[in-house]
Amino acid sequence: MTPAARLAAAIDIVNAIAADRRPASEVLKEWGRGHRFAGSGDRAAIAALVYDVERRKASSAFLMGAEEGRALALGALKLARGLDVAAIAALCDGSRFAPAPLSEDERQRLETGSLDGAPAHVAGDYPEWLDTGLAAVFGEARAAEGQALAERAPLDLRVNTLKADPAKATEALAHLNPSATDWSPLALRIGFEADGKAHSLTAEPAFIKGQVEIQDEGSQIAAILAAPPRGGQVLDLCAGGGGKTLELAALMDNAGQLYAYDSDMRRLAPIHERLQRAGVRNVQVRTPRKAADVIGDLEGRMDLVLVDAPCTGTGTWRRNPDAKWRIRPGALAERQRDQIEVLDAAVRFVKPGGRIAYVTCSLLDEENGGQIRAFLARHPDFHVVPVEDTVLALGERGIRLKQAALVSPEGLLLTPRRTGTDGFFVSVLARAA
Ligand SMILES: C[S@@+](CC[C@H](N)C(=O)[O-])C[C@H]1O[C@@H](n2cnc3c(N)ncnc32)[C@H](O)[C@@H]1O
Repeated sequence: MTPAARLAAAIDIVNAIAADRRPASEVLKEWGRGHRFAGSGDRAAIAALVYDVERRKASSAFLMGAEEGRALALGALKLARGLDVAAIAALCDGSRFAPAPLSEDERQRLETGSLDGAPAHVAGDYPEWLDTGLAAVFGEARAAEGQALAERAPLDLRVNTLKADPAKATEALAHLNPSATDWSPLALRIGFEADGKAHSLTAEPAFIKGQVEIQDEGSQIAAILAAPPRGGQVLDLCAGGGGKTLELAALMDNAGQLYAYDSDMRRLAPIHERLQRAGVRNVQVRTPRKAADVIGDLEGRMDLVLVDAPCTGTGTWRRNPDAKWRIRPGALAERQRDQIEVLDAAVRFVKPGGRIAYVTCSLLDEENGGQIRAFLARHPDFHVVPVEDTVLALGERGIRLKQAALVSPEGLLLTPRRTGTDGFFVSVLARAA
């Protein structure tokens, strides 16, 4: 397919995403099934374009004065890809399979239009109803935070110290130019390709051998700050597919006992294969069984319970740019109820003097500091471990991290703008001894 035909396809797909309110990944898959002539290179380029359009929907609509797919795609070519009007016009030459030529109005907007005077939710490309919530956390910086969340995310890897060290993993992946990052000593970062296409890391021998895992640096930091004690008893209460379980096991050096539970057995399923690949030996997976209390025996015994809570995922918009336009107030209320339930459930497992590490990938106070304040009111035998103590798990880097992150009395918030990571909130709560 020509670049122009790919653009025309992306415009159709963006229109379909908006019409059906369905995830971009589903619509892209369906499009691929219906257009067998498109090769894998075409599909990857179209997907990258669609995601770039989704990143900048609000600002593109403002720039172009219209909301349909064509306007959004033209706006994104300028705002997300930095193309000038001549380059955009060359893609819209009206030939067979290409989008129609630019109108005079489109040409002018692309040439001289700007985001001057745009409200914060437009300049920051997030849904208007979240403006109050983001203003409460970031104040005047909310548009800039939104812009950073609208950028593409690099591919972050975590070196699995049970099988490799950063030098060995760097050597194995040298052809991808991995670089070290600012905070996590376990992280290797791989920049994106110029056209936004993803690397197929899962085909790399270093991945297949379990030397590296795909994990955003923010997520890596969250597990490090949870500080699982070597030789201790740890429960990962919302283990899901095991991203943080694997890291906790490595941080514990395969010693002590780590229990992995999730109320949804389908989410937990991939963990078995991942644990094997990573060479983890100190994890017991506890799969839920209808009414049976499969973790009842852990009551009052844990040094640490990690609550990697279900949340709106507002901190991960770089990786799921279409998700930000689908999120609804009802979903936020539902996640808040889940968070209360899982935080309260965690309490019974914590031994006196033990800790809960509460983590979300949300930026909203309702899911972060607000949940912690309400928790402390319900459970006065807990207190927040001060952030200056929590960051010591990262040594010298932790002191710098505290300066870069947004620190509140309840915990620490990482954001793409502040720390170059996905958005993550971490709060450590200690139980009276
Ligand atoms: C953010 S995800 C976990 C991601 C995972 N820890 C990782 O690092 O890959 C949140 C998980 O919480 C689980 N969950 C929701 N409510 C729960 C509950 N009451 N008890 C245990 N798990 C719960 C969900 O099924 C979901 O898998």
